[in-house]
Amino acid sequence: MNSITIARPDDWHVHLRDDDMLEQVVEFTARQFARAIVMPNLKPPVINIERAIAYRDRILAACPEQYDFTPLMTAYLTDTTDPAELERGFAAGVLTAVKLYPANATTNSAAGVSSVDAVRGCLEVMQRIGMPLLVHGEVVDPAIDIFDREAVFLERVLAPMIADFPALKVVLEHITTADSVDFIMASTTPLAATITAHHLQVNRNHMLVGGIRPHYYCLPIVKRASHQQALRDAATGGDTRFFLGTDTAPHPITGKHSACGCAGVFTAPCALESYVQVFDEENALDKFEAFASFNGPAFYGLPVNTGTLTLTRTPTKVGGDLGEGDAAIRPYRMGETLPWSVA
Ligand SMILES: NC(=O)N[C@@H](CC(=O)O)C(=O)O
Ligand SMILES: [Zn+2]
Ligand SMILES: [Zn+2]
Repeated sequence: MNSITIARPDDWHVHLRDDDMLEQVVEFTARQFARAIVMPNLKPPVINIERAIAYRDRILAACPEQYDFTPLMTAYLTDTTDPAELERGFAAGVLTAVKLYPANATTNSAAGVSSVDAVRGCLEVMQRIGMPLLVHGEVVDPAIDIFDREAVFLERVLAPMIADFPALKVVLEHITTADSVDFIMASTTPLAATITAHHLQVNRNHMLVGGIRPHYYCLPIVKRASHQQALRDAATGGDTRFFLGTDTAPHPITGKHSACGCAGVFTAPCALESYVQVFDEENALDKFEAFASFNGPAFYGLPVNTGTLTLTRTPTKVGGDLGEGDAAIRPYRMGETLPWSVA
């Protein structure tokens, strides 16, 4: 197969940032995805309806007019979130989902949740109204090795939480381990997972052998090759509970090339090209459309997009840095030639 046409895909996990960076990055998402679940970890975070509406307006104002792009907004869960605010936002169509960051687990998560106990009232309401909970699934216990933080989260936090809220829709975001794949597949509750392109393509050897590559550094951190292969098997295996979420997360190069570098990979400029390459390598191009365009909407209870997108086996070179000076940001696989392009 030298070309594949799919229903227009969506990205179920993006960081569009704000201000100048929003202006720089939004078109890379909007030109290939019809909808995107927009993460709320701004400074200050998007914690209520008012901020979600204002942020959605800024995104739409920054988005070039030729794109038909719908940002789906999320609320940043805190220990003091009012459940009634979530219910109102969901009913009004402003809030599509709620994001749970364990406090201090990742970029801009300091205002996150201290424990599931602190947000029981919110989870009860969300379970009742069918509002999805999106989870950054890592423990923050300093005694737990960074490579084990996702697996430990499954047993310490996720398993008890879904036992208490068995009808709550939960998306375990950006999974990185065979443990998570197995957990999802064994689950009998409405639990799904997003998988990024970079976790399908990169393992910790790529990041650390022969020099440290800060543009592969993200959270949860990339794991060993056997975990990477488990993710590739999950994405291409046809189980509808796995779907596309890039976690495109731009940071200025100055923040990445630093003695204490930021976590996040800016994948939007070559996201679909990277995903389709993985499906091709796994001889699973026939499974690509469901992963990119059907499974996410089905989980969220939204319609599949109208219109199509075509990818062809035509080499394409990933462009260079965006912007200049301190504000420049570097695309994932910058300067590399990829085997597939968006037609
Ligand atoms: N994935 C990352 O490494 N970083 C994300 C936050 C997140 O999704 O955890 C960011 O906002 O930079
Ligand atoms: Zn995260
Ligand atoms: Zn993210």
